[in-house]
Parts: sequence; C-alpha cells; structure tokens
Amino acid sequence: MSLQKEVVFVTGNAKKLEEVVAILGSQVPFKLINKKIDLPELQGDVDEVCRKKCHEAASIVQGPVIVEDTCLCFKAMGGLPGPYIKWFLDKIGPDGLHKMLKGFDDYAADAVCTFAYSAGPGCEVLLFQGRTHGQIVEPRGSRDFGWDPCFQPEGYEKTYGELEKEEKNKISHRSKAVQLLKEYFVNLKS
Ligand SMILES: O=c1nc[nH]c2c1ncn2[C@H]1C[C@H](O)[C@@H](COP(=O)(O)OP(=O)(O)OP(=O)(O)O)O1
Ligand SMILES: [Mg+2]
Repeated sequence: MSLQKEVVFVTGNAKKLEEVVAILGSQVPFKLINKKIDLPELQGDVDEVCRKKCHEAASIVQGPVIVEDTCLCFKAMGGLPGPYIKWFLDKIGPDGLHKMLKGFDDYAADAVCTFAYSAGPGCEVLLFQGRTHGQIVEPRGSRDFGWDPCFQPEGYEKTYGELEKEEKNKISHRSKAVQLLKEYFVNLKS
C-alpha cells in the first residue's frame, strides 16, 4: 500500500489535467487523483474565486483537494476579462479576443494560473500563483486548447498554440504555479 498522500484535483477541463500531469512528471510528492466535476464559475478577484472554488471542492470531496483557476488579463481593460475569460472565449473565440483589443491598440496581457489547496472541508486554503506576460495576437497554431492560439508569450515568436507542448509547459503560467505547489509538498515531507 502506498503511504503517499492522496490529493484530488477537481477540474472539468481535460486539457488542464493533461498539462498538470505532464508538468508534475513522476517526481511527485503526492498522489494526484482526478475528479471531473464542473465547479461553479464564481465571481470576484482571482484569489477570492480560487478560495471559494477550493471550499466548494473540499466539501464535495470531503478530503484534500486541489483546484485551479486560469485568468487571461488584458492590460488595456484593467485586467479583464480575468477570471471571466471562459465566457468571452466561449462566445467570441480567440479571433474575437484579438479583435476586442483593436480599439485600445494595446495588446499586452498576462496569463495567470492559480492553484488552491485545502487539506479538507473547513481547512485553510493555500494559493500558488504563476504568471506569464505576453501579447494577444491574431490566432495562429493549434486550436486544441482555449485561447492558446491568440497568446504569444514575451520573448517568443510563437503563440502557445504554435509551441510544442513541452515548450509551453516549460514557460507557461501553469508550469510556474505547479512548481510552487510542488515545492510546498516537497518541503512538507522533509
Ligand atoms: O493554458 C491555457 N491555454 C489556453 N486556454 C486555457 C488555458 N488554461 C485555461 N484555459 C481556458 C479554459 C477556460 O475557458 C478558461 C479558464 O477558466 P477556468 O474556470 O479556469 O477553466 P475550466 O472551467 O475550463 O476548468 P475548471 O473546471 O478547472 O474550472 O481559460
Ligand atoms: Mg471553471
């Protein structure tokens, strides 16, 4: 029997899960189990959304959980759509996101990934955040995953959609957040 701590990652998004598993690799200080549950899309600032999402998940699972919320923040729009990017993406797609910024003529954006961990219902929620700066461009590359084709990370000529998966996973908002989460669990063990 494994003595490793089991943590449930609650997400309804298969692509997120795929990336998290790939980034974590085999050197994981806990055993990650997935539960595919669509948690409510909450309102508030990023941290608030994540905390509430994590409480919801912990009460459903009745044990240790991790959730993640991803924001796409446009500088010209004071950080919006931020946590509401899912609805914008659903309605206008990556092409629409680029068009939306034409009137502002400022395409700077931050991709922000926040993981929230709770040891169980009623327990404290810890946040781990990763951020990658970039530009919103006319979509190029794979349309596999959300707004990947219209986000070009700083210092790259390619969009997330054009980068190889491994390349995206080295520099992405998600990989930076996963790194912090991993460090937390490694330090817990030692
Ligand atoms: O690396 C990414 N590259 C491109 N698109 C991405 C990425 N990561 C999230 N996304 C999309 C999915 C969703 O349209 C929105 C975030 O919303 P968000 O609520 O965090 O995701 P979700 O509802 O799909 O899954 P969950 O069940 O974990 O809440 O941005
Ligand atoms: Mg969601």
